[in-house]
Amino acid sequence: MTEPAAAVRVHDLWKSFGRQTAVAGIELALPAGRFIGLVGPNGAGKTTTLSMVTGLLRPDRGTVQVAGHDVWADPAAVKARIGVLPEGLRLFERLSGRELLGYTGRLRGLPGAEVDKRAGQLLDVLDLASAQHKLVVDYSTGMRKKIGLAAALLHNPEVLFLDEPFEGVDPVSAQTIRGVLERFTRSGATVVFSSHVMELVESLCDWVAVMAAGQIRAQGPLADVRGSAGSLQEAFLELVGAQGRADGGTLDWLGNQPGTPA
Ligand SMILES: Nc1ncnc2c1ncn2[C@@H]1O[C@H](COP(=O)(O)OP(=O)(O)OP(=O)(O)O)[C@@H](O)[C@H]1O
Repeated sequence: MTEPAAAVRVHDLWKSFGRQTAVAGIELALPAGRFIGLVGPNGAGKTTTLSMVTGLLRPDRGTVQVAGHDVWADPAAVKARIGVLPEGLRLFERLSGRELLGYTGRLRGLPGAEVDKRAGQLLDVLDLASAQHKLVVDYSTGMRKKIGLAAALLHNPEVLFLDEPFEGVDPVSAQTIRGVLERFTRSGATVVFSSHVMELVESLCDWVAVMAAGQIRAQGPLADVRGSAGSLQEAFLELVGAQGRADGGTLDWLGNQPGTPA
């Protein structure tokens, strides 16, 4: 059987900040056409990995291929094929949502009429049509995520990378984003997103990579990574070795109010 095409291939990838090793020689092969979750505790190295994979941060060592092109040898080819919603995303805030999409689409080299059509459709689907003429600086967190997502999707990328796309997003907007992403992967495109929220990853993703302390602890189809554990959350705690700390451990002073029987 031939191997399925990989959307992302990472080989021996390293990154340190001073004496802190953020990413320690990881290997990843993320299959195309899947909804992929990159999960890990705070400081695991997820953002650093996604930044290197999307060409925003130069690795100390190692190679990354996205959609068959080397990110650092052929950055233009990769950037034409990917969409990115980075963490703490910076947008051109003095533009309205509609203007931001118009500008992004033209930067991507799309014809004006096509940009207008796609922008209108994305604004509708993401429930931003009524706010399209408002400046982005006045958008709420959830609205910023949605306009960022629209900008990342406008050129119909092959692979979409999202760093914590649901953080600070209310359940209604989360459902809207989810619907758009599911439709996108059904069409054969790949979504790679990072999250701490295991239930979300479990309900959305069919493929997962678990990261801790700069290393990949497991990767594969969701059912394989979950294994015999009851949930992805349980499998995750086992993989990152966090079970012992789950009950607060040594915080014996916490909650013991004076006069309350122990
Ligand atoms: N620019 C930087 N300078 C110094 N250290 C950094 C920098 N960026 C990341 N680090 C360190 O690298 C490690 C990995 O950080 P990273 O942000 O990649 O983790 P993460 O898995 O995305 O965490 P979180 O889920 O909390 O966002 C952390 O120890 C962090 O302090």
